[in-house]
Amino acid sequence: MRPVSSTLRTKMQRLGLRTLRGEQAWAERAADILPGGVNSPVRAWNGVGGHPLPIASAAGAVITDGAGRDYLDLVDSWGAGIVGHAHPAVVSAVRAAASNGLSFGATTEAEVELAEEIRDRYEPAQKVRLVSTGTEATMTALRIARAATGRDVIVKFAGLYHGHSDALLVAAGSGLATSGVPDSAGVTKAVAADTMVLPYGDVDALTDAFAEHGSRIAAVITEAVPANMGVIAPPAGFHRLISDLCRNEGAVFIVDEVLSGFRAGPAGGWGLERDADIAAGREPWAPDLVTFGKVIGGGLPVAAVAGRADLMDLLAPLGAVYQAGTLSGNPVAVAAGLATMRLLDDDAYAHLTRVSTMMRRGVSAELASHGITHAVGHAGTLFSVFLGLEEAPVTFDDVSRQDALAYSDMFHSLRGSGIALPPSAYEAWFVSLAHTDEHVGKVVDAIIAWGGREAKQP
Ligand SMILES: Cc1ncc(COP(=O)(O)O)c(C=O)c1O
Ligand SMILES: N[C@H](C=O)CCC(=O)O
Repeated sequence: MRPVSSTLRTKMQRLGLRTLRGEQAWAERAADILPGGVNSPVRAWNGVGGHPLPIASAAGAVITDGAGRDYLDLVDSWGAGIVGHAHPAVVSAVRAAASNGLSFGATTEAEVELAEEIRDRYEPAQKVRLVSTGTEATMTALRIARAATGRDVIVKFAGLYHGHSDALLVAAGSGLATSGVPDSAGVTKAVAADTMVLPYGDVDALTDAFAEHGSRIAAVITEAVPANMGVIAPPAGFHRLISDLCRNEGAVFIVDEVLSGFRAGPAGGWGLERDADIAAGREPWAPDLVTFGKVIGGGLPVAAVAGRADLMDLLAPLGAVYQAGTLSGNPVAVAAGLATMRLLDDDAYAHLTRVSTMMRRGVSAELASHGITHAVGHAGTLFSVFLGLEEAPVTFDDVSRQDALAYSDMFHSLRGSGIALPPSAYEAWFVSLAHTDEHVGKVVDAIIAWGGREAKQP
């Protein structure tokens, strides 16, 4: 297959600079008050060029910008919008909860119900602490692991993202990978020194790290399905190896399911492997601690750290690990999460599986028919497209060889066709219960339009 042409690159650079007047005016107003014009970096479109208009509303699979233009949404609030935007059952649950009071700073029955719902679907979540963001969840998981082991070192994998706490902003994915600056400024050398970074999927590097430093390692943290450098299928046996090494050396295995939890499949990325293990007659491995976010809040700020009861009981007020939050378990947010989870039955996962499979296969077939070199990374219902790669990547170095400029061109072309792709080649594409076969057809047609146009270039 041919790589994307240099003519296309030039065209892309032009496109990156091209901004409509209304968009420019909006970008200037926003940037005057919000750093970079945004409240989270990937929203700034630095990975694809140009400036987005603010979003005015969203319903089902469609998101509408301030100029009234509709886009088929493949971002879905970065995975949180799994049932589709403004689902009537979720909106009505939120209305009902809000009319009973917005926040009490005290425990509610719904918080307990949401925690039970999580445990019922994900057995290793024996106990659950609700927080407001994935960042808090992973940060708390590290604190529990360090308290439990009396050790300092955390192992993470290059290109994986676990939120923006200091210890985890080292060799990170998502917006940091997009910007090409994977280590954040402002993290002290001392904190960074306690984070050991290894290449994802590298069995030798992991085994050597434990052989050399095992007695200093408090925890290994990984995404159940890496999805913040594009979607990476975990290599067979890699998680079991981490689990075995952690158990043998007395370290804690933290599985981050903030993005993949109840999204990659009914029991997240872990559930996919559990099912495969059971089918193969193997005893499934289990995380010691697990973090959730996104789906469990249904679009409002709810996240969780969960796991083995003995570890979770180290949290205050039972134990000496302090963690707290004024708005933790907020009743309105919890209502959105509960209503969302209750929509996620077997039929829902069958739908998500069918639509996501049709979409990744349809897009790949069209790219192939235009002779465009690409690979598709996927695990369960999660997927993303890597342009310029011959095979699905595993490490951050593999991913870095993708053609991000070609992605930008595809992004803008599809935008012109009324489709909102993630504004970075390093993010997953998300579908929801509101996405239909017709929507898949629309995306495939848009790829045809883009690939066709590109193919006509000299
Ligand atoms: C795997 C993973 N962990 C943690 C986070 C952090 O979550 P939040 O943005 O809610 O802080 C994210 C996404 O942002 C994520 O994808
Ligand atoms: N990749 C991130 C989360 O999964 C994107 C969300 C954000 O950082 O704004």
